[in-house]
Amino acid sequence: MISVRELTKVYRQPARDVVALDNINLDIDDGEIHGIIGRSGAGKSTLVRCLTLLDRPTEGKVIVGDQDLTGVTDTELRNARRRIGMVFQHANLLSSRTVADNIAMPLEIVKTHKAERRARAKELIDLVGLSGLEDTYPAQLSGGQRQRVGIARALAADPDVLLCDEPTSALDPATTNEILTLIRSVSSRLNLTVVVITHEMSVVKTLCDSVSLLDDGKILESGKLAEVAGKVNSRLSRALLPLPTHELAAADLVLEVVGKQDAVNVPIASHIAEENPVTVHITAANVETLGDTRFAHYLLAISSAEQINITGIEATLARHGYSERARAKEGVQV
Ligand SMILES: Nc1ncnc2c1ncn2[C@@H]1O[C@H](COP(=O)(O)OP(=O)(O)OP(=O)(O)O)[C@@H](O)[C@H]1O
Repeated sequence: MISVRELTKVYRQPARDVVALDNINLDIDDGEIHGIIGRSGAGKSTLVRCLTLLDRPTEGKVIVGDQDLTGVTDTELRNARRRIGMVFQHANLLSSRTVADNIAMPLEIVKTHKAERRARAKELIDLVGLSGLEDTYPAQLSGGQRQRVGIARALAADPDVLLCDEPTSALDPATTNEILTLIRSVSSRLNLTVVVITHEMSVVKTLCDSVSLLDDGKILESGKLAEVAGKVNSRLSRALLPLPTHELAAADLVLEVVGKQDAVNVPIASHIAEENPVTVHITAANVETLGDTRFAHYLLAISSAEQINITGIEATLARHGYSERARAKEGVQV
């Protein structure tokens, strides 16, 4: 549905050029929810602007459906943009208009008949869970309700793509979950392709099928959630499966290991101790499901009266479906 090819954006400054996006390649399938995560200054806002051609890329292509947005006329671009609904951090509603009129605004711009606008707004109000609030004004709504109106407005022109720029950054955790659940449900009901820009990994975990890590204008890692989480030593995997804060382990060897699916049910610490002359303590653990895949991430403190045979321990890990993520000596934080 969305293909980004060798997208580069350079801002020419008097003192120096700023390369905000550097050769970005991205493929997002129909109906997929893709998260783009990155810290401040990574290039997220620039990418949003370039995806909608609000900012012209310096180089590269943005293909939505079968249309290359970088190669169309202004009129074609205006039409193409209607197929992309936008949701922002703040819903930015017009305070003088009711919920129904805010939602219908994109239809007003394309001169849809009033009765049709009203009917479409009503349909969307029900879809986003605001039934009965059509004649309410934004000031009477909570932040979460306002964002629901923002989502309904983004859906008014029946887009194929929903582009969400930090959609929950201004909301509390409970409301965040409600809004993410809503985005997920409208995506599956309407077969919408969704791109979510965020700096919060919890948003990616709750909402996304796949994720890209944007850093310094480059996509460093990208893939389905379960795939990237399973890659040992990848930055996304570390962020997706974080260990809780832990004390430094007083041990001869500290191992960080990751297992998935059936391996999660394996008592790996016991197996290491049974199959090797060592004692094993689990110092920190995180077991969770990403996509449809269960993961176990453990920090193991291993001690022995003898010289530790790491090859033997690695063989035990491999036999039971675990990969070693990192190894540290006593007193080293991993
Ligand atoms: N109009 C502009 N002119 C010059 N430089 C810009 C412009 N817009 C963005 N930049 C630069 O491009 C880089 C990426 O900025 P961008 O705003 O896309 O990052 P971001 O990931 O969205 O950050 P944040 O999360 O803080 O909004 C930064 O170095 C920024 O200073």
